[in-house]
Amino acid sequence: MYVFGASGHGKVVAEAAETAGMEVSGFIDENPNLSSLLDLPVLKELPLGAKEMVISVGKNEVRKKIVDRFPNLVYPKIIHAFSFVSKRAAIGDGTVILSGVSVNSEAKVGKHCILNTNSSIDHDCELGDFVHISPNAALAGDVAVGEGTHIGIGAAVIQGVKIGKWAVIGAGAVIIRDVPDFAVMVGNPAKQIKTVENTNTDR
Ligand SMILES: CC(=O)SCCNC(=O)CCNC(=O)[C@H](O)C(C)(C)COP(=O)(O)OP(=O)(O)OC[C@H]1O[C@@H](n2cnc3c(N)ncnc32)[C@H](O)[C@@H]1OP(=O)(O)O
Repeated sequence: MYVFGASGHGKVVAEAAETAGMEVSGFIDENPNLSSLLDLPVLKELPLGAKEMVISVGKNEVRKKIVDRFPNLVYPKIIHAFSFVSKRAAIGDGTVILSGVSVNSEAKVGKHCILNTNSSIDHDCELGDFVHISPNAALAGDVAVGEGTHIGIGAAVIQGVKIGKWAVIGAGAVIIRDVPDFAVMVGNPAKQIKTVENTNTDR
């Protein structure tokens, strides 16, 4: 399997895959100054015949574009050996679950999401595709998060809240009410400060 994106996040993803017993052949990255990362090669292009890839790019809209560029690859899910995923949770292809994460009973996580270090997704939550839950963010039970939304580091979301698509929840925000699509929210209790600039649904 190849890891697309030779970045800091790429290193964490590759090591998570290793804990799960997966073989990482190398990274794919167009950066001309990189030829290796960790002890693995960095290639400019996916080798002919390569079939499996995971995308290690933090920006949600960029992961979506990469999937559109390589629609026929197999995207395995990566689940760190030191995370807990309920056997009654559903996890989409290409999603990366890092160390210390909990995904509780009957939660549903879409495709190509990032559940970053020590984040917590409680029972019955539903996350769309391309969502990123940052380190130490916590979603209480029954929370819905729309496609492409980024929940910032250490944010907290109370039970039953619905967060729209392609929204951004700031670091440490406390979300106690529903959040519209494309909103940028900060503070405790969180307030909308602006809208994500590019509201093109292709992003
Ligand atoms: C392993 C990893 O590294 S995973 C990566 C994790 N990263 C994150 O979680 C990043 C989350 N990002 C943030 O919190 C950002 O500050 C954002 C997205 C909310 C806002 O970023 P920007 O759009 O660049 O806004 P900007 O920095 O101009 O701030 C706008 C205003 O909001 C305030 N603000 C920004 N972020 C926050 C926050 N998290 N909490 C409270 N206030 C905030 C700023 O102080 C500023 O206020 P002012 O106008 O009174 O000066």
